[in-house]
Amino acid sequence: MKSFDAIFIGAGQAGPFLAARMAEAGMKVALIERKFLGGTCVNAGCMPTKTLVASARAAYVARRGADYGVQIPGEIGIDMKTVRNRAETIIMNARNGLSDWFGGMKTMTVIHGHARFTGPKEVVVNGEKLTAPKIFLNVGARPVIPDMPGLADVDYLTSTGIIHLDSLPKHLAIIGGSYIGLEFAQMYRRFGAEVTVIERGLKLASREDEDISDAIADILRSEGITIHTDIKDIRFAKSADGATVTVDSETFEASHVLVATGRTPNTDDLGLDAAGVATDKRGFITVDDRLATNVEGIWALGDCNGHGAFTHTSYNDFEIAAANLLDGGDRKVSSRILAYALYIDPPLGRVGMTEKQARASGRKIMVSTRPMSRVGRANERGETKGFMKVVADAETKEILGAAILGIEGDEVIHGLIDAMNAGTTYPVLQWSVPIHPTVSELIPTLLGDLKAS
Ligand SMILES: Cc1cc2nc3c(=O)[nH]c(=O)nc-3n(C[C@H](O)[C@H](O)[C@H](O)COP(=O)(O)OP(=O)(O)OC[C@H]3O[C@@H](n4cnc5c(N)ncnc54)[C@H](O)[C@@H]3O)c2cc1C
Ligand SMILES: NC(=O)c1ccc[n+]([C@@H]2O[C@H](COP(=O)([O-])OP(=O)(O)OC[C@H]3O[C@@H](n4cnc5c(N)ncnc54)[C@H](O)[C@@H]3O)[C@@H](O)[C@H]2O)c1
Repeated sequence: MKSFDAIFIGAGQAGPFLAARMAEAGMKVALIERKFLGGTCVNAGCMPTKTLVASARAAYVARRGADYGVQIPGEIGIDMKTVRNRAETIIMNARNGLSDWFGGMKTMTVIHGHARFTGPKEVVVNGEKLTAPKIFLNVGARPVIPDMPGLADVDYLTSTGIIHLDSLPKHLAIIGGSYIGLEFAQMYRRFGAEVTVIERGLKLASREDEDISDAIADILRSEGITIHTDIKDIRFAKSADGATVTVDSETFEASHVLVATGRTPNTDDLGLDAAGVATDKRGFITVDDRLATNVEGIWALGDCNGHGAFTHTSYNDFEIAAANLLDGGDRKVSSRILAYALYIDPPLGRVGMTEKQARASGRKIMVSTRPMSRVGRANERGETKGFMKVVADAETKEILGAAILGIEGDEVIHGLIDAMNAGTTYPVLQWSVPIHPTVSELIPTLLGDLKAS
């Protein structure tokens, strides 16, 4: 049996950074990864998809060139091989960068293989037993494949496979209308495919307020994407060119089907029973506010603990664990103010509560909205879709949450993220002097328009 100071299972967006901190401090650590260093974000998530979104935006801007007085003769063509190669280059650069970094650490052993517990402090990988007083689980999640009539007979894609497509689908049917479904829907529409999104919920991006969901649907429909919501019955049958898809009473032919119906944690084949580590009924590892599991000496970080489903929440789990275990800190998951973005174009930047959540919390709230058509910078750029919204507590003047659906919304939201993390009340922010002409310059105006609601 090989002994280490710490074992890390899964090399996603949390464990490797903690492993590196420990190795730099001279501790002997094992980092076990069954697939690729960097996990989902690097190899099948954020990095390749945002690279593809950038290609899709280039196509969109090129097609709109004439609106800006830029003449591009002929039809705008898409070379899907180059599109795919850009994404794969980004993946390989990041993956190799991590490999070089870890390779240079004397006390870190990187092991490629699937790890399973055989006891509370004992792990088996590639037939070899390892032990350590501290074990960190950073095993992430994978796409859920729902049990839908005929789906198993069809060559469907998930977010992992579609990244490597090097030809254009004639008609892409997307099951699920949330982050993954919507980002790929707009991207493939811009590449030139016909796209249909099928969502069983009442609205797209159903975690958002209804006005945001409706505006997202308007943006996507304006580009020619077909959207079906509130769908009760989805069926598939294999056809000569792909699949015949039946959506309630309507039928259409899809050359490709993308399943984007959520992700499930990689905890079913980890031997958690042998270690006695508890999970909830969906398989997420149960952790306390400092990310410790019910078994002493075992922590769970990232998507597998169900407290976040983003790269920055996984990385924040690393920061929490590092602060508490290495730096004498006392940081908690419950102090985190959730923020995220949906990378359609224009993007949605979000922080804190939705209006719906703020209302449900029983507070007296104030709300302010402003269409992007009343933002000078958006008009100058010729991109006025979307709107911004902020929600505040009428009594404490705290900013409770915000949504910026509009150009640079993923960046503009950071002014509000920073203010909320600093505990700044909205009247203070109203006195900031922003730069003209930006989208952010309208934030003080937006706050000045807050009204009891
Ligand atoms: C298409 C897509 C786009 C996304 N876009 C964004 C975005 O724009 N912004 C954002 O913030 N988030 C985005 N996400 C989410 C983000 O990728 C994840 O939240 C993040 O990668 C989670 O990191 P993690 O550290 O929890 O786990 P992961 O990155 O999933 O890493 C877990 C690792 O553990 C390994 N593993 C699992 N089980 C074992 C085992 N038993 N033994 C050894 N190794 C094991 C896996 O192979 C994997 O490498 C996206 C996700 C997808 C799918
Ligand atoms: N921009 C980002 O940060 C980003 C981008 C992509 C993915 N992600 C992460 O990846 C995770 C997975 O994303 P996702 O979009 O697959 O999952 P999700 O859980 O956000 O959404 C799944 C959607 O599919 C719908 N759905 C579920 N079963 C269905 C069925 N049988 N038929 C029709 N619709 C069905 C749900 O109602 C929901 O709208 C997210 O949790 C997210 O955090 C983040």
